[in-house]
Amino acid sequence: MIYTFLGPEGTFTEAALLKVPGSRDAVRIPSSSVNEALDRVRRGEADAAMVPIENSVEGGVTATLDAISTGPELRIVREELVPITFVLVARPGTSLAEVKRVFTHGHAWAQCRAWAASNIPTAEYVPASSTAAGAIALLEDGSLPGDAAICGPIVADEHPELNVLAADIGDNPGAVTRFILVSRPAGLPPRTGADKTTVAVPLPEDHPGALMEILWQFASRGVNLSRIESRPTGEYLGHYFFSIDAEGHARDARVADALAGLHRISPGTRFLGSYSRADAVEPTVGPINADEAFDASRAWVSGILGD
Ligand SMILES: O=C(O)C(=O)C[C@]1(C(=O)O)C=C[C@@H](O)C=C1
Repeated sequence: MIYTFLGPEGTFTEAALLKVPGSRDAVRIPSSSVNEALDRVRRGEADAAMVPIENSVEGGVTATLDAISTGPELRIVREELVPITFVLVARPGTSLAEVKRVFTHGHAWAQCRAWAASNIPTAEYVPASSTAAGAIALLEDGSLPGDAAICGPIVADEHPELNVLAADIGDNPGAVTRFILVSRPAGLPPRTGADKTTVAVPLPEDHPGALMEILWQFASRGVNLSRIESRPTGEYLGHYFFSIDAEGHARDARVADALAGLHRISPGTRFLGSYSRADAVEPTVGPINADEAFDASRAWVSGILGD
């Protein structure tokens, strides 16, 4: 098995990948962006890619939401949750009071904004492709006195040549990021009873109630949603798709029925996978939305038709 992940070594994404059974003994190729990781899977250079999709503070990772919803089809086969804590690091010689620039990933900066405003108010944020890439930039030629980085504690542990200027600097102590493992389309992971299904649904022709029609496909079958976000398709101003996580597996009759309904109202709907939930929480399904109720209703209609 060949895995790729948003690298370099030391990112939270690598920590998520290392939670996958067998991944420690497998080949793990770092990618410098979410797009590169997913393209490696599309080209067959890797079997699966671990990428961030959602943070409890900052919300959806738009690079991932967009990249899995367009281009050659991919499937989410697994999710992992990683608690997020941040440290501020710098090369010896730079103290907290001397920090002028902070290199880090945009999501990390957003999660430390209040801490930065109180403790390093004049520091300039410099975007990096990941938290670990920001820290490693400090070790390269061209790094200046006053440069610092926000990264995970693991990066500081692995690079003793960097000093930790401040620890636990995240504004929300309970921050968690959700990561997805993405493969080329193949058979669905088995239904566990605590599953999630992800779809990308283009908003049907602009008319009143279009979003309600999408939501109704789930609501009328008792399918709870755990995430819904709108993203521009990029085609023209005002054209959006909805990225949706629903509770349940495509092999649950209520979910399959909802998917069929979505396809009727928005034929461009893209199925992005059914996979077990990292928190193993099972949904509450009322009797009218249980598989047996769907089986019985189909049998009843077949009887009417004399099939
Ligand atoms: O930069 C990293 O370490 C990542 O794994 C990316 C990422 C993200 O995209 O949200 C992951 C978790 C943190 O919330 C900050 C950055």
